[in-house]
Amino acid sequence: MSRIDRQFAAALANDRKLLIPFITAGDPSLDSTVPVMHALVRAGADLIELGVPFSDPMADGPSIQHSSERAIERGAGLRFALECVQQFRRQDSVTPVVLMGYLNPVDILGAAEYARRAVAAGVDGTLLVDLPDEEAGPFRDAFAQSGLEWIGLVAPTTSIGRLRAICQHAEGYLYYVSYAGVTGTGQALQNESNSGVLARLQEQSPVPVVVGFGVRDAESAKRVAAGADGVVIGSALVDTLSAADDPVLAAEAFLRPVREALDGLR
Ligand SMILES: O=P(O)(O)OC[C@@H](O)[C@@H](O)c1c[nH]c2ccccc12
Repeated sequence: MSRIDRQFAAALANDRKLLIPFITAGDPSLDSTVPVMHALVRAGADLIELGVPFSDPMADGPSIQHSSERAIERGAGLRFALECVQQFRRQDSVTPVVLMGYLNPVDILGAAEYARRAVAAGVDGTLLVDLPDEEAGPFRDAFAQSGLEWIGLVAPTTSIGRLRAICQHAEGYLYYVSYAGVTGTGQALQNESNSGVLARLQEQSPVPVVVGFGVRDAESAKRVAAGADGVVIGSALVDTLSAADDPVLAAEAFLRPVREALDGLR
């Protein structure tokens, strides 16, 4: 059983909704990333999505775009993200970490070499935002060779045929994007038609289904998690950290009430 499967099975067996914070590696500072990851775990994160800073993050709204730009200015990229995970693993061998990013940096290294390095650093899975399922075969195979999990992404516009294909390959968890658009700009699951898609996904998916895009706080997390296995929170956390004097304290203070709200659903 993989680290993600183990962690999620234990949570869901306890009726615990999955809480997945996203942060950009290297923002708000290079030094804060690993301490913030530990702080998020203390506040109740079940998995951490670590964003690999990328110069052209086309699925991201202003918050994460700017966060990515700031991190790149500090010199952060794929190499730095891997170093963070390696350092995180010295103190935490339980909490899964997924690298979230775009194809280009992985492609430059080569999928097999990337997967080897990622697993050696202690990364559990990877989500490549701009790699369509139809073209992902060789990447999935290379990842599988190293034991790096393939995290699939489904949007409201995904056809039922593609949804089935994505579900076939899904490992770890399936990420449902709550609206068509970019991160941090909309409101999650306001639209009724979404709940139908989510129910269908739950039926098809061999792994837990989590919802991201537009979850900002305890209230929205609770609403969204009611119909899913868990939630992802990115932009609101990234903004909070970048405005904070002490990002470690701010990370904990941000996530704790969200954890409590989700636990209140039990
Ligand atoms: O920022 P939001 O609206 O809270 O959504 C989560 C999201 O940030 C995170 O999972 C993510 C960051 N970059 C992405 C690119 C595509 C899909 C998802 C992501």
